[in-house]
Amino acid sequence: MSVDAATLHAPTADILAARPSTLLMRGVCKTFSTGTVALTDVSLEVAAGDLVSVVGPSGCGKSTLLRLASGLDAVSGGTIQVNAAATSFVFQEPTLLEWRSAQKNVELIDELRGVPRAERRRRATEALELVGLTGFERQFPRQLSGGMRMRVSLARSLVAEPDLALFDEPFGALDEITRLRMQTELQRIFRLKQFAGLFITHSVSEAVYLSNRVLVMSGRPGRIVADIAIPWQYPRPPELRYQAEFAALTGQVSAALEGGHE
Ligand SMILES: Nc1ncnc2c1ncn2[C@@H]1O[C@H](COP(=O)(O)OP(=O)(O)OP(=O)(O)O)[C@@H](O)[C@H]1O
Repeated sequence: MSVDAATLHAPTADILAARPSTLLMRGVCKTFSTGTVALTDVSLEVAAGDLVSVVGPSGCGKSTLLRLASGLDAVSGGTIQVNAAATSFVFQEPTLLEWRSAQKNVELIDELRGVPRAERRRRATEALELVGLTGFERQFPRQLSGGMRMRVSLARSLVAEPDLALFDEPFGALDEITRLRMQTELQRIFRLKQFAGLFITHSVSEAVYLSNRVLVMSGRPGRIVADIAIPWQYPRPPELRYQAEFAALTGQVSAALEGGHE
C-alpha cells in the first residue's frame, strides 16, 4: 500500500524553530568516579512537539544521557536546562508492583503525592483509557501480557501530564509484533499530548518511524555525530516502514552509526 508523500511532510522549519526548548543541553560531559568518561561535549535541544530518538552503540552513554536529563545524576561539565513542570521516565522494564492492580499501579504516584482518592481515580482511569486498557483496570500485572504491562507503565508516566517525557528503550524487551503496535500507540499518544520526548533505542527503524529527529551517538565516550531530521507528519501509517523513502533514511542513520564507531 502506498502512502501519499505530500500528506507525510511536516510543518515548515520556521514554525518548529519558534518553539521554546523544554530540554536544552550544552557541552554536557559526564565522567564517573571510576574514571569512566561516558559522555563528552553533548549538545541537544528538545521542544514541545518534538520526539527525538537517540541511537548509538552499546555502552556509549545513552542511559547516562537520560539520567542527566531527568536530574537523577549530575553533569561533570556543561549545562542542562529543563523547562518542564513535570518530567516522566519510562524504563525498559515496566517495573510494576505485582500486588497492585493496573489501576492501583497507575495511581501510585498520585497516592504518594496525597492527591485525593476520587481525583487520582479519575486521572488513572483517563491514562489507562489513553493507552487502550479500559476494562483491564482490576487486573494484576501477572494477568497481563508483556505489551499490556508496558501500557500500564506508559499510563503511569502519563498521569503526571509530563511536559518532558524520557524513554529508556521502553519496547526493547517486547516481541516484534507487540513492539510495532506499541510504536503506533506511542505516536498516537504523542500526537494527543504534544510533550517533548527523548527516546533511547537500539533499533534504527524504531527511531526513524517514531521520531522527528534522530541523534546518532559515537562509541564511548559518547558524543553526537549526526542529527538527522525525519520529515514525515504524524500519524505515520505502519506501511511507511516498507517504503523506499523510509529505507533511505534508515540507511542514512545506519551509515552515521557505523561512521561513529570507527
Ligand atoms: N554509575 C556508574 N558508574 C560508573 N560507570 C558507569 C555508571 N553508569 C554507567 N557507567 C559506564 O558509563 C558508560 C555508559 O553507560 P550507559 O549505561 O549510559 O550506556 P548505554 O549507551 O545506555 O548502554 P546500553 O546501550 O548497553 O544500555 C559505560 O561504560 C558504563 O559502564
